[in-house]
Amino acid sequence: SGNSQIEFNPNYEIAGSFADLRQIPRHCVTLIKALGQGAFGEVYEGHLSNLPGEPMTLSIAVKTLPDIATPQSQSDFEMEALIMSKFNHENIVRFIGVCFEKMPRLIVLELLAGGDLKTFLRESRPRWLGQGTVPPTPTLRMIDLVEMALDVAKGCNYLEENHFIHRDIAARNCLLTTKDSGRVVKIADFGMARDIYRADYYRKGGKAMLPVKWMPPEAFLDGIFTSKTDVWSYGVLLWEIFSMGYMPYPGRNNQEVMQLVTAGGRLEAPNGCPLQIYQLMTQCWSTLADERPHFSTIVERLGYCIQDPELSTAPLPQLMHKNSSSMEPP
Ligand SMILES: C[C@@H](Oc1cc(-c2cccc(S(C)(=O)=O)c2)cnc1N)c1cc(F)ccc1N1NC=CN1
Repeated sequence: SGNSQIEFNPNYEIAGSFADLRQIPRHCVTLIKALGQGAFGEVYEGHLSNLPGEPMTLSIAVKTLPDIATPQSQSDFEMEALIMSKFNHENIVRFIGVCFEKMPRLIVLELLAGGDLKTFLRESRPRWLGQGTVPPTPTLRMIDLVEMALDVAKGCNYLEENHFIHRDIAARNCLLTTKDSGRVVKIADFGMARDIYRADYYRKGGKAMLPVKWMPPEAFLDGIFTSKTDVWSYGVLLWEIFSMGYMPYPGRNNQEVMQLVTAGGRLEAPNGCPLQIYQLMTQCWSTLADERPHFSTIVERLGYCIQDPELSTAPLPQLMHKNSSSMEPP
């Protein structure tokens, strides 16, 4: 992973860099099916072919900007492409290029065919099948959860090394290369960082839009964001992984969570969560930002967990609910 220092200094004019973005000829892009709504417009699965010098056809994800987009949205879109184009790490989604030659404008990314991490966790919960819980598909083991957590931590460590604050680390913003074993998890959405960079998320609906359940007190109280903000969010993502995709602080709204957290309250250990993992989470949630670990430490600690035979061979805790669609516990 390139260790080139990326300077994301909001005051540093990077308009000139837009020309550096790799332009992809529109005829090389084929859209196959809609994947869902992004912040701007539809996101599609597609194919990239006949690129000069690249005989292969590549599976891609394509973010589109509707023709009717405002000039603001257009520059937001360009900024997001510029941000992603700077990264070079195996745990961050690969930026391939843009099609800005005509509308709708496109951002072309590698396709991560396993979909998002939160959905995957919820789908992977051991099922209660009456008398015996015989899983139809090979269920995950504890080591799978630790490996996914480690992938995200490596991506976050790269961002921290490059002085880039993500501001929205959460399972919904991470994608898998595949649902099968050998999966790799990547950070794949930079929309929040882009909004702040363009210093206009207040325009984007301000407080109501903030991922409060993933934010530390100094962020939602005073708007202070550092890499230690991302460490707190990562702790909540760890809780998401080891709870198999539950919504944090079940049954509480943002206001109640802010009161709970400022009063020192924290998420409880998910059912069956290994002690050393929960200890890591609680360190990420230190009230004092400086007491939260660096991502390099988190990477190291998770590396030890994978080596721990006791932990890594443990089966997943049986989350006792009759089926995956049941309401989450109160
Ligand atoms: C922009 C979009 O990027 C992607 C989505 C999927 C992807 C998303 C969902 C399902 C599938 S799949 C399993 O059908 O291949 C692939 C695969 N690769 C991508 N590069 C994305 C990035 C994220 F970090 C989170 C959610 C999404 N979106 N946007 C619209 C839907 N998801």
